[in-house]
Amino acid sequence: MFSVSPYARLLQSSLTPFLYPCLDSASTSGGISRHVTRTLKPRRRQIRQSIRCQTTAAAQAVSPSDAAVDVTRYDHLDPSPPDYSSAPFTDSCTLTIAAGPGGHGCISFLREKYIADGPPNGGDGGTGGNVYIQAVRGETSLHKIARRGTLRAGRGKNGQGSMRGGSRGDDVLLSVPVGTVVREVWRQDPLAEENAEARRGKGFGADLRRDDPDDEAPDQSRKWRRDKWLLYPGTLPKSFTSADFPALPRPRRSNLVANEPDAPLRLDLSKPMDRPLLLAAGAMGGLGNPHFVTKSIHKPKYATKGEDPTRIHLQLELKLLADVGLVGLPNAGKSTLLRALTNSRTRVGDWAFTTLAPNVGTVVLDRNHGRPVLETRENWRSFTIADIPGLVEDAHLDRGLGLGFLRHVERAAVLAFVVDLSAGDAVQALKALWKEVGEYEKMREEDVSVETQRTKPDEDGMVAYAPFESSISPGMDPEPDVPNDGEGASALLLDPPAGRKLPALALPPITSKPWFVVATKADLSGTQENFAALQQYLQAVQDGIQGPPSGKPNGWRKRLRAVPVSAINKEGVEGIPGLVVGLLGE
Ligand SMILES: Nc1nc2c(ncn2[C@@H]2O[C@H](COP(=O)(O)OP(=O)(O)OP(=O)(O)O)[C@@H](O)[C@H]2O)c(=O)[nH]1
Ligand SMILES: [Mg+2]
Repeated sequence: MFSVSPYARLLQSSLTPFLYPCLDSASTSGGISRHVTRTLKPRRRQIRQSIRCQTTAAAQAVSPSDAAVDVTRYDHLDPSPPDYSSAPFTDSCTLTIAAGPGGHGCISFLREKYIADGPPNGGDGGTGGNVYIQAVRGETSLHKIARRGTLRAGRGKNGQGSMRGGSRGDDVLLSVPVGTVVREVWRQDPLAEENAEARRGKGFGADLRRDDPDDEAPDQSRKWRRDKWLLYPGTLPKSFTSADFPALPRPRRSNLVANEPDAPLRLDLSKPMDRPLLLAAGAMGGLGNPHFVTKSIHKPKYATKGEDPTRIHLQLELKLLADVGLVGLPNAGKSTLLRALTNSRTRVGDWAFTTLAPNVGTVVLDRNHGRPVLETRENWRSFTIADIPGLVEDAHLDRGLGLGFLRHVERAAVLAFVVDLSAGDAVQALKALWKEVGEYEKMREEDVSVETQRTKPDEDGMVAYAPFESSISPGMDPEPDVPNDGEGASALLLDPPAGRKLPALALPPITSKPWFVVATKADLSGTQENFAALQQYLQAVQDGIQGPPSGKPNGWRKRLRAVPVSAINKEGVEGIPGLVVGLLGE
């Protein structure tokens, strides 16, 4: 009779079996209580061994279902689990960027042989580093950025004696994958805040007004402010009377601010950028003490501190850019199809939601497993296919993995609906998929209108911060960092303000995109009738006898095709590249 040990009871009543399944399995085999007092080192070995055992067990558990498939024959399609790529993937994240603060000005006096008490010669502080963004090829995920939290540019160095200015802070570059949409959540701009305060009659504006000789009001604000002024070592603020302390100089902004896109930032980086785009210019450095020499004060013992930098909290969202998007129910065979068409090592499994993150594969047209070279009108050498997690019915009500992944195919030029011929009525499956796509489109439209409302300037006009907007004459492109290649720039402003020549973002409605159906698992018996019904339905839609499955009257219905394939045998897939290239040229 197996008696439950106290340790096994502890395991059952705690989270331990969940955290350390190996201990749990060991406890069921008995005798674990003897090892409770073991040191951690042997325990680690035990965990490792147990994980190895579980992996083998999992592999064995899977093998009966694989038995139907000759693994050696389909080794490209069904590699052993260690072959599966497990690249981390994140498609949306938030990040705070902070430009570099300015270096402080220097308080220094010339000291040379025979010049014991020379004039002031403190250098100015260096400007802080800038934050740039660049969409680059090769990156496919935002996971590295998601870990960053805050991305800070370097601080400008302090000024030094002998009029040596501080060196600039280091710039930082935020490399994002092509297809990233950047939106500003909030912005902290100390200078804009100070300007706003000045407009309300406080801060430096008050100082300037009181500089007016006609103004008889006592100059209360000619005071030492800890956040603004640096004093000569050993000097106490109280040793300065208001008479010999200057007015606070007007805050300065780097000229580079003119190159920043307007706030709030809304960038759609849909093409690789050959030059980085400035997001936040570094803050200006403080002024050295020579700036404060006046007729009455020859040796000022103060300098200003560097300005505080702008901080912007951004939301980044990645929309993968593929030419073809695969849309299908879970387990329909999308990943298998991607593997049959491309060299992708996407995971395939006989259960729903095998794919949890989008995968992109490239179909090379002229050297793809002996397929004939295709005569393409626009000289395409290759196109890309995106495989996303399966959609379930009512995904828009957050069932399954939801509709979020559709964002990765919303920009695809062609949609391929993958339906499983062996899993019930293919026409119903197609209609269900289109319903979810329609719901996604509705959500997208709502999102855009909410965005537009949000970016409207506030009623009182206090929020809008426009760096030197008025100084740019209409027609001049104020953003030399945005290469404009005629058809569309690499970086597009979603909501370009009036006077800026930026191309509008082209996001056609999903329902008007060319689409076709890939009917998979055609190798299984009893699927012919299902396919015939599907073809009949598509013909009826094409002829206008039936409405498009999207339910939208302007839905695309020119050349509706259903391609029967057995992706697992790589049969029937040869026709797909040609079909896609034809549709891409639409
Ligand atoms: N007989 C047959 N089986 C197939 C075919 N295509 C895929 N399968 C099998 O169907 C199962 C599901 O395939 P997946 O490619 O993982 O399906 P998926 O649509 O990517 O599934 P999710 O990622 O979960 O949405 C696997 O067991 C495949 O081996 C086919 O053409 N014929
Ligand atoms: Mg899959």
